[in-house]
Amino acid sequence: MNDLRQTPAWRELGVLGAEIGRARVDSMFAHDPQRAERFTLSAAGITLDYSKQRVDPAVMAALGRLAEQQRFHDARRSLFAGEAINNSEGRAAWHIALRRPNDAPLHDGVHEVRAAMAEFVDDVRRGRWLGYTGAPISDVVNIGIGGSDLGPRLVCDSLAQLRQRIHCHFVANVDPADLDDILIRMDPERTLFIVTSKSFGTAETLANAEVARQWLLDNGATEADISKHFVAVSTNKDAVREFGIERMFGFWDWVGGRFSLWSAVGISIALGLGMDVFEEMLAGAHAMDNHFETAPLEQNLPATLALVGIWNNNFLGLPTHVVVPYAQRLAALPAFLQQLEMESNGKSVTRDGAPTQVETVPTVWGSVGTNAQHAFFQMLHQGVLAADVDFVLPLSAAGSADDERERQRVANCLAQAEALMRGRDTKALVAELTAEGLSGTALEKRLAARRFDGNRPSSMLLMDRLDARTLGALLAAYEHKVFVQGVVWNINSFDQWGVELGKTMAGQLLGELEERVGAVDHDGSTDALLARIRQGWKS
Ligand SMILES: O=P(O)(O)OC[C@H]1O[C@H](O)[C@H](O)[C@@H](O)[C@@H]1O
Repeated sequence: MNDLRQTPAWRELGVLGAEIGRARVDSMFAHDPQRAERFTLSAAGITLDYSKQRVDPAVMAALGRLAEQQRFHDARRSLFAGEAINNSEGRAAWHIALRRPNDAPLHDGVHEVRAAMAEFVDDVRRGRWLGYTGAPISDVVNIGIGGSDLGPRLVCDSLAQLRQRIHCHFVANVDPADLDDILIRMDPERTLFIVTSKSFGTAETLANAEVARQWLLDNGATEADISKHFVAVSTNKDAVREFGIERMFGFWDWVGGRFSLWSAVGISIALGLGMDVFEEMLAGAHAMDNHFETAPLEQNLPATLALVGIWNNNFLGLPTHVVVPYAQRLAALPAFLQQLEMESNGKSVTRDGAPTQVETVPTVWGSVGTNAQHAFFQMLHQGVLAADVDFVLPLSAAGSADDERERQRVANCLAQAEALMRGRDTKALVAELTAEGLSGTALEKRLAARRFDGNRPSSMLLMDRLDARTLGALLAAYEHKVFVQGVVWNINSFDQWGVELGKTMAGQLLGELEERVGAVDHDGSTDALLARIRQGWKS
């Protein structure tokens, strides 16, 4: 059936959504002393407390029936079996195979690449891999964008306390400022560039890599020295060779860019933090995979994250999902999840090519706590557009509990989640305003401005600690969340055709700006902008 809205499970949830829309979560807690426990799940060092969501047992059971109806179990089996679930490209999406332990049977080459990575990382970290003047490497610069950037960048930031000797830097943007600001701080004799690109055809990455190569040559290296300072991570051997890079760490077309952190794309993590840290991260992800593969739906943490998201988006009409990590080192998590969720599930046709008829991915955004409280939390508490929030709270992060700031970090996170749910008691507020001497219309006006209804849903994701294993588990949980949502919406989460058109058009416009190609028939706005830009460049 193409129209999901007409299916029994969807209709049932529609009715429940209309009913529960009027219920308050704080009174659900009052009526059910077991509520917190009932709606808390733990797996692989992650605890998900979704008891502040506007759900009850009937809703969760109906969401389970929706997943069953959409053949969740078959889809999960296909994911783990490495079947070609990316149907528009005829490929598997087999990132789970990358995090199986070394002693498990691994798919073609996974073992070999991991061993080659370990050897290379060891050489660089022990100072056996030398730059063109015989100096050991002190800095690694990953040049890549999207999936070839966001994952390793997030992990290197998150575990920065483990860094020894080698510093990792990340360049993604084609804006010269990104690479230039890093090069200015680098010593060419000691810098290793990792050009990371699944396709090895991404314009931004290749342009930055060219500039980096020229920078080395301008600073005393010869063409023969380039191989000491450049390695590549890619699936495209020929393009890497053509670019002139000898050493390449491969991966496979069955690894999607935004799911590639677990492949050699994560080599900067291993270089900066150690191969053991990289492997710990794989082990954490593998533990979450095992949980996701075997746990029944109602105890399945990633599936629950997914279904609660669907409930908020499709049945409670909350079109925006906010992620707020309460740990400075996780500041890059919202950007990582934006690609993971919105590139995967930002689709409007089903796997069979029909319009979806229902909302798919919500807008995903966020920023780090406590900073976000002083920026956009006003909207979360009192704005017209209500959002669904994931609070991500590592129990121990950078500081020790003896540090008062560390206690503030935790207290603030809990306070925001509680405030969103409870709001402000109107009677107490009236008493407060009366005590301030207000009455009549003045009191009414002030009351209206300060009113704080609450009943805004959030989930708390506790991480036992901010380490490689738990981070691996967290990211794998979000990957599986995205997968389950794609299954329910019956969309392909593993392609991204929508990004192609802009790339082609940028190629044409670049040609026009460089006066290599003739102008095509643009719209009036683009023509006028081109004229202004040309004018600006001349003056
Ligand atoms: O790794 P690359 O082939 O260079 O691709 C880098 C990124 O760009 C593409 O446009 C895709 O939208 C992303 O999914 C991908 O991660």
